[in-house]
Amino acid sequence: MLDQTTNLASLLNDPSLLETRAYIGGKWVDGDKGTFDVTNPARGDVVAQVADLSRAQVAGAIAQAEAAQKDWAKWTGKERAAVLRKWFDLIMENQHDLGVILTAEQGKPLAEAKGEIAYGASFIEFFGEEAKRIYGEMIPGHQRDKRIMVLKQPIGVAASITPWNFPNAMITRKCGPALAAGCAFVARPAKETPLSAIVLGVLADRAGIPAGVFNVVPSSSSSEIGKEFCENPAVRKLTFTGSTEVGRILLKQAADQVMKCSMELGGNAPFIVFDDADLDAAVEGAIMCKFRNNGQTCVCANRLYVQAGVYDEFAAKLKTRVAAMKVGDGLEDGTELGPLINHDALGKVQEHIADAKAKGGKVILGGEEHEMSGNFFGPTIVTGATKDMLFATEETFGPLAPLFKFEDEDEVIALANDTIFGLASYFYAKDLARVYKVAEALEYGIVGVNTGIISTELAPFGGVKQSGLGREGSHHGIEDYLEMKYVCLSV
Ligand SMILES: NC(=O)c1ccc[n+]([C@@H]2O[C@H](COP(=O)([O-])OP(=O)(O)OC[C@H]3O[C@@H](n4cnc5c(N)ncnc54)[C@H](O)[C@@H]3O)[C@@H](O)[C@H]2O)c1
Ligand SMILES: O=C[C@H](O)CS(=O)(=O)O
Repeated sequence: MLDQTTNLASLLNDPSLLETRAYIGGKWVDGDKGTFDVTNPARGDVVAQVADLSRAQVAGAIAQAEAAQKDWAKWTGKERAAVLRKWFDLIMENQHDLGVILTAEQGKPLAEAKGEIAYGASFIEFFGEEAKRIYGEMIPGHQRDKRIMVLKQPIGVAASITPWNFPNAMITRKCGPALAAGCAFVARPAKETPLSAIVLGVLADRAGIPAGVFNVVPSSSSSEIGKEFCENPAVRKLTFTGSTEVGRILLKQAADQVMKCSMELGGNAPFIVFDDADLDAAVEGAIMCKFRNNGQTCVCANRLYVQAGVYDEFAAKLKTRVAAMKVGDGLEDGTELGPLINHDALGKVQEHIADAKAKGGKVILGGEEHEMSGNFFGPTIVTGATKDMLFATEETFGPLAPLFKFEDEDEVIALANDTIFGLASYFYAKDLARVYKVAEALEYGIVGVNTGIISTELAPFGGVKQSGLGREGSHHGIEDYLEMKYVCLSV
C-alpha cells in the first residue's frame, strides 16, 4: 500500500464537486445511519465519509421520484433533450475533476478514468438526442371503423444498482435512456465508489434537471436497498449491472411484482488468435482487452486461445509487452495498471494462479504480489492453460492472462462456447470465410473481430445466456424504459 494520504478536494479544480451527501428530490440529505468510509484502493486511506441511507430514506426517494416523474413525462422530447445536453456539457467541462474523483475511489489510472467520464457522458448525449425520436405507430384497422394506434410511453420510476468497476458509465448507460424516455431515476451506487454517482447529481442539479427526476441514494447496505427496489410498487423498472450471482437474487426478488428488469451480468470472454492473424495487432488487442481497468472489466478477455502454429510466438510477444507495463498509483502520470479494488479481488487472482500451477500451468510472467503490496498485483501470464483450471469457467476479474492452445476452428468454437456466460468474445483472423463462420458461431452478445475494444454508446451492449437480459446503448437501449400501448379507436 502506498504511504500517502489523498486530500481529494485539493486535487480538484472545483472542490464543490466533492459532495458526500445523498441527492433526493433536488436536496442534499444526510444519512439516517450516519456515514460510511470510501477508501483509496491504492493508498488505503479514507478519501471521504459518505451519507449512509436507511431503507426508509430510499423509500422516500422513490416517492419523490414517482411524484416528479408525472410532470417530467409531460415535457416534450425536445425539452428533455435540451436539459440532457446541458448535463452532458457540464460533465465534459468537469471531465478532469470527475476523473480524479473516480480514480481516488476506484483506483484506475487517471487517463482511463477520464476516458470513462467521456464514455459515460456519451450515453447522456446520445439518448438526449434519442428523446426526440420516440416514435409511435398508426396501423391500418382490422375493421372499417377501427384505427390502431401504438403509443410509446415512459415506464415510470426506474431504480438502478451498479458495480464499482465503472462507477460513472454504468449509471449513465442507464439514466441516459431512462430520463430521455421520461422516466425518473433512483441510483444506488456500489458502496466502494459512491462519489462518482453523487457528483452526477451535483451536475444534474446545475443542468436544471427537475428535482426528483434523478436521485442518488448511497448506502452501505446492498441487500436491504435491493429489497426496497424490488418490493416497492412505485418502482416499475429495475436495472442492474453486476455479477450473475447477484443478478439471480434480484430477478427472484423482482418476480413477485413481475417487475421489468434489465440485467448486465458477468462474463467469461474468449480471446481467440488464429494462425492467419496479424500477431502484433493481436498482441495490442489482447493488452487492451485483458488489462483495461487492470482486468476488472466485464468484457475483459478471461481466456486467451492461440492456434498451435503461432502459440509460442504470440506468448513471447505478449510477455515482452506486458512486462513493460507500469504498475502504480492511478493518480500518478504514466501508470498503466492501478491496484485491484480490494484484497478479496487480489485473493481471487492468486487462487486462479495457484490452481493453474497445481494443474500443470506455467507462469511465464508475474504470479507474485507486487512490491508495492496492498492491493497491487503484477500482471501475470500463464501458459499451458487447460479447461479444468478455474479461470476456464470463473471470471478472474484481475490482471491474469491464461493462454490456451488449440488446433482448429471447430475445436476452439466449442471451447469458447463451453461456458454459462455469453457477454463478449473476440478473435483475430484475416480469412473472410473464417471471420463469418466464427462470428456467427460464437454464442455471445458481442463479438469483436480484429479489435479488443468494443465499447461505444452507438452499439447494443449486452449478453446472452447467463450474462444478462436486455441491451444498453444504441437506439435499442431506450426501449427498456418504454411501455408500448395499443389504442383501438372506433371512428
Ligand atoms: N455486463 C456488464 O455490463 C457488467 C458491467 C460491469 C460489471 N459487471 C459484472 O459485475 C461484477 C463485478 O462487480 P461487483 O463485484 O460490484 O458485482 P456484485 O454483483 O457483487 O455487486 C454489484 C452491485 O450489486 C450490489 N449488491 C450486491 N449484493 C446485492 C444484493 N443481494 N441485493 C442488491 N444489491 C446487491 C453491490 O453492492 C453492487 O452495488 C462482475 O461479475 C462483472 O462481470 C458486468
Ligand atoms: O465492465 C463492464 C463495462 O460494461 C465495461 S465497458 O462498457 O465495455 O466499458
